[in-house]
Amino acid sequence: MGLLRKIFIPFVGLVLAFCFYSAREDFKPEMLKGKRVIVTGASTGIGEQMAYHLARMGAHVLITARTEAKLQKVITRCLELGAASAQYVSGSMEDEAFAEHVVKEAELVLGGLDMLILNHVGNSYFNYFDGDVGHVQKLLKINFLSYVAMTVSALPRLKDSGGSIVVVSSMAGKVGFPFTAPYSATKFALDGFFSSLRQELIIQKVDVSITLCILGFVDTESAMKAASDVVLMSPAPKEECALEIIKGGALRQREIYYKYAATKIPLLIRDWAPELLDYLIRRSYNVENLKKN
Ligand SMILES: NC(=O)C1=CN([C@@H]2O[C@H](COP(=O)(O)OP(=O)(O)OC[C@H]3O[C@@H](n4cnc5c(N)ncnc54)[C@H](OP(=O)(O)O)[C@@H]3O)[C@@H](O)[C@H]2O)C=CC1
Ligand SMILES: CC(C)CCC[C@@H](C)[C@H]1CC[C@H]2[C@@H]3C(=O)C=C4C[C@@H](O)CC[C@]4(C)[C@H]3CC[C@]12C
Repeated sequence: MGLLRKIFIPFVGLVLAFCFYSAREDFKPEMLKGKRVIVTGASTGIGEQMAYHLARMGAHVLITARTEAKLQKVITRCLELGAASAQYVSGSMEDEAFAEHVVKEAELVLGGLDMLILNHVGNSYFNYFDGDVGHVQKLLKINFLSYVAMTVSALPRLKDSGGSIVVVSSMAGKVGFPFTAPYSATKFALDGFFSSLRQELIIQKVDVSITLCILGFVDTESAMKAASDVVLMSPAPKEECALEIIKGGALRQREIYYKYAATKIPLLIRDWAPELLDYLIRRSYNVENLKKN
């Protein structure tokens, strides 16, 4: 019995783990060749980098954000990098009708849809919650409800193609970080909605995957400006982050963690020692440097 417990059971565990992981398909850039992809929030940051990766892989990209001039520049670069086609639609995701309009445009100009990458976020503050309920409501519209509206509009086309939905979230959508209360609420909402929807699609045997992306601190201009003085952790590169998101979507993974160890390990602590994790997070902040306004 002792031998069984000490050797046999761990051995079977190792064999099973090996089979499980080695059965996973490898990512190849060709997977995206000719695919029709929408990327939201692609005028800057991680979204912009995803558009460039997709262009290099030969995808048809349709990007969106509010600032037309920036979108035009991203489109020009995408065409230089080898996109099968590159187009944009500009407008605000605060407006539900706009979210639906983007999907209709994709149907019109691309003739269908293979991947919907939901990435945009509205501007927020990185500071103590100021009690502004209106701001929470506005952010929920932009960061959460528009994701739901786009998904509802896109599902019929994604069912046709056996496509994928990629939802860009954050560690702040799994754990409570200080100074991100309104933002964090919108990211937790995404986990609830899309994890539930994923279960329903599986029960109904609908071949549309949902990938939730749990990101740590990434070196985009907006994140650096807001948090680099306060957060004592070094940020990860946006180019690599963008590629990992696309890989996760193409491989139809349930969730991706970027960077892996820096996000996975705190989440392992979360369920067993939540107070310890809360403490470690507070320790990794330099509150003195918080903007006084
Ligand atoms: N950077 C980080 O440290 C982390 C980022 N993430 C997540 O990664 C994703 C990308 O973040 P990041 O690249 O840093 O963000 P950026 O601030 O660089 O980009 C945000 C994008 O959203 C667009 N946007 C803003 N407001 C609206 C609006 N009202 N309607 C439509 N589009 C809008 C912006 O363009 P425009 O202003 O022209 O509309 C821009 O294209 C987000 O989902 C974020 O939550 C998660 C964890 C950490
Ligand atoms: C537990 C630790 C090992 C991991 C720590 C990661 C921390 C530092 C990471 C995880 C999520 C990150 C925030 C985020 O998701 C998005 C934004 C929006 C941007 O406009 C301003 C910066 C902000 C608030 C990031 C700040 C840094 C956060 C809290």
